[in-house]
Amino acid sequence: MAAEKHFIAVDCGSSNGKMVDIAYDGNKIRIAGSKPFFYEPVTILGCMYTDIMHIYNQVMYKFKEFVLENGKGTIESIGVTTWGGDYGLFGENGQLLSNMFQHRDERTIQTKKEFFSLLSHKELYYGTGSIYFLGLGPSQLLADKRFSPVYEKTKFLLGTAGVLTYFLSGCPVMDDTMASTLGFTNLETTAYNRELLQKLGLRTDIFREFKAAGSIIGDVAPGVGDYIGDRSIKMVLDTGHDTPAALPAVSGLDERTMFISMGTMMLAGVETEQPRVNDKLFEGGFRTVKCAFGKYTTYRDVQGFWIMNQCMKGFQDRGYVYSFDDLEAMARKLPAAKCAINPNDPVFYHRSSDMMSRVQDYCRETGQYVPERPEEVYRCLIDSYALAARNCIEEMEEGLGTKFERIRLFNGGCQCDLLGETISACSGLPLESGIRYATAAGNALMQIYAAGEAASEDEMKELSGRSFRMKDLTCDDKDFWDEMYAKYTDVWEGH
Ligand SMILES: C[C@H](O)[C@H](O)[C@@H](O)C(=O)CO
Repeated sequence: MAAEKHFIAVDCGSSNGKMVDIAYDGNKIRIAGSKPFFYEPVTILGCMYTDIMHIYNQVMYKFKEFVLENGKGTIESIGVTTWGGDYGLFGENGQLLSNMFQHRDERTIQTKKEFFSLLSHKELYYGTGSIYFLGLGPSQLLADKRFSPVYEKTKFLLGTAGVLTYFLSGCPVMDDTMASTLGFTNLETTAYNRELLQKLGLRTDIFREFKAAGSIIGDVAPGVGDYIGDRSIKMVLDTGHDTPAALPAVSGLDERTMFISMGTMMLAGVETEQPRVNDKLFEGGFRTVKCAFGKYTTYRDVQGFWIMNQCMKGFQDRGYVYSFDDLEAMARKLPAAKCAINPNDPVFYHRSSDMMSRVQDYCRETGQYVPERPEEVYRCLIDSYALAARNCIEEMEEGLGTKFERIRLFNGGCQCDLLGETISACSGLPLESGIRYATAAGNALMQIYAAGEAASEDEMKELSGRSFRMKDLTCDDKDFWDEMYAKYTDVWEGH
């Protein structure tokens, strides 16, 4: 057997992250190690920030541990993938000028009206593929123009993955998937949409050209190399945005297969060869962003484990000490669909000191059974995610003019079979679950591609297909869920 090569994937979601060591033996890849780390947005005097310094430190600690464990000279390269929002503003000397705002920060509420007085929602959509939300790049930049003392001093802007890539390599570069998910680029020409940014009165001189992912940009910065104990590790410009990053690890995707990437956010969508934008998809709130290798994905952002993770804190505050596995086991014994929230109701977007109460309030206000115990809240959320997934399927089918035949569930949601089973039962579609670390695997596959060891995305998908096993979680309870879907979509509409 050929000696294994190691590739380190930095995979940061918006509320927790991990460094994953992926070993490649020339035929298959395997997860050789995973080091999770925790962080959360920091709220100070009403402003919400991304704690990028803490994230960077965690990356450095874990990176060093991997070098120590594997030995100097065994790690080929490192690449960074993050959630697809937020950016850092940098000054003349290349330093970060201020704390990075988090997309859930509320300052953009104040500039929303101004935003839409300058640009219509449809212009934004057809110009960038983006659906407006308070944390979208142009929306945040407009708020920065109004309120931030560093806006005028900014020399360049990097999306979150670009910020970490820069810190690790000294190279200020952003990949095209990151620029696209931030809502700054034109889908057709894949350049910054300067005309649209100018309409919003925004600066366009702070945008450096972005590059396609999949190339080596040099070695890690000397200071990084000295700290981790290996200066020879290469830095790859990886797929910055986490959802597109995962797709080269997922085989069998086509326009009849809906993918569901479940993490902090639940993203339900399709991978396509051409950008798919039309009025129906716009009305359904489906955005289209660039993926690697000239592909696209159209999907809806649904608040996913964000709500669950916030509720977990509520359980602890109330003195319950349960793991996710405990909750899943207890929730299985409960009747399905006793109550359900709409995960994308605006009340769940912003952080709450007590998300569990927010879920209960929503149920109370909509005349539903109010979940009291943690496992009841857990069950309510799993059922809610499944109903939201079905809603995506139905509305996306209309927008794309296609019928879905199967679902592929990947990332963190694979750890919860109840979730996959409920989505399948609720949608009436077969569901395969697998690749818990799909984003990290896709990130490492891009590094393998950059190293010249995979020649195309097809080869990357084949390699991943040989390496990971899928689980069939297909469940059939269509009549019951048809009734529940009709009931809850009505309840949600009325809220
Ligand atoms: C800002 C959101 O997290 C972004 O829209 C979403 O698409 C994402 O990147 C999820 O990881």
